[in-house]
Amino acid sequence: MNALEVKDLTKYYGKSRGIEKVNLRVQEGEIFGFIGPNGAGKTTTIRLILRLIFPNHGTIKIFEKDLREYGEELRNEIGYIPGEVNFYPEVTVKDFLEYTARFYKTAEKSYVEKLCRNFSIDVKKRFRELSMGNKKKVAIVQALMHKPKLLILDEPTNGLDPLIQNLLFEILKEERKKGVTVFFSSHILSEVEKLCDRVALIKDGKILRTEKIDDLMKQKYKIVKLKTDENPGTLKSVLQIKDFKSENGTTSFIYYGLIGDLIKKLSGLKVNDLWIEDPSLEEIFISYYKEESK
Ligand SMILES: Nc1ncnc2c1ncn2[C@@H]1O[C@H](COP(=O)(O)OP(=O)(O)OP(=O)(O)O)[C@@H](O)[C@H]1O
Repeated sequence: MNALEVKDLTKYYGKSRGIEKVNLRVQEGEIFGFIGPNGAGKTTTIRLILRLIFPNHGTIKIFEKDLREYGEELRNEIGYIPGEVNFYPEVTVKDFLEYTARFYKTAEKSYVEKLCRNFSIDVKKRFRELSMGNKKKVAIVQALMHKPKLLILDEPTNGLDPLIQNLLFEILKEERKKGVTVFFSSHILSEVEKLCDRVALIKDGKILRTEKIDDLMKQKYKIVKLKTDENPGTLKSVLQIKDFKSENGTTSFIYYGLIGDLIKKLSGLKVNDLWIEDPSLEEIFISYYKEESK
């Protein structure tokens, strides 16, 4: 079943573009990354899914139900962790969580208490007394308290120290084991790489592509570095190569093609040392963005 299906979703803020014809399909139980640079349209898409703003065009279905028609019912199925957390400074965590729990049929007091214990949250504190990371932890409890089936996170690791980040990732993995679907926006590629099954790349309000992380990482190209006393320039004419650099006996380039062909060609040279690496997810993205803006 699709946990989330977005079709031709378009949002303009007056004349300025938010997103255009965004299409997404997230399967139940997936951790799905939504990746893009600043201003790409991630938050706009998330706000539309949360019904905080409304589209000019297009549809959103959650668990196969149209959000326009079943918005109220679907609210209970969704948990949301915002990028920036702002609470009333004078309110205590306890009062806040009790208040929020009233909006959900499935938020049980004992579960909220358990979550607070897991996160070592001091519920007696007022928000003005909490650090950014601790506020974020409260936001995570708020998002999980009603045991939602779809978790939506907008740049969730903003302002979190590595310990709390890890805790959040562990929680997301636990939630996934329970069958929860996670939709997760980010521009930090390493965290997406660690966690997500698939990713969609968004830029200038449009989806560039949607890929499995494994497929992205299996991209055809390799980063090659070698040391040779001979002239490596001949490689340029026989191999599909980009960014060729050769200095002081060290040569590096990006190679597109079959690895067997590369090895055959290299065997014609007296190679003293050799490194062949997969590109990082970051390098893959940069090359996609470059390709698309040609
Ligand atoms: N309230 C608004 N009024 C006018 N334009 C807006 C508004 N909110 C967003 N935009 C515009 O919509 C586009 C998409 O912005 P959005 O915040 O969705 O991007 P984002 O991918 O979440 O970026 P970031 O990573 O910087 O948060 C941008 O061009 C932005 O300037």
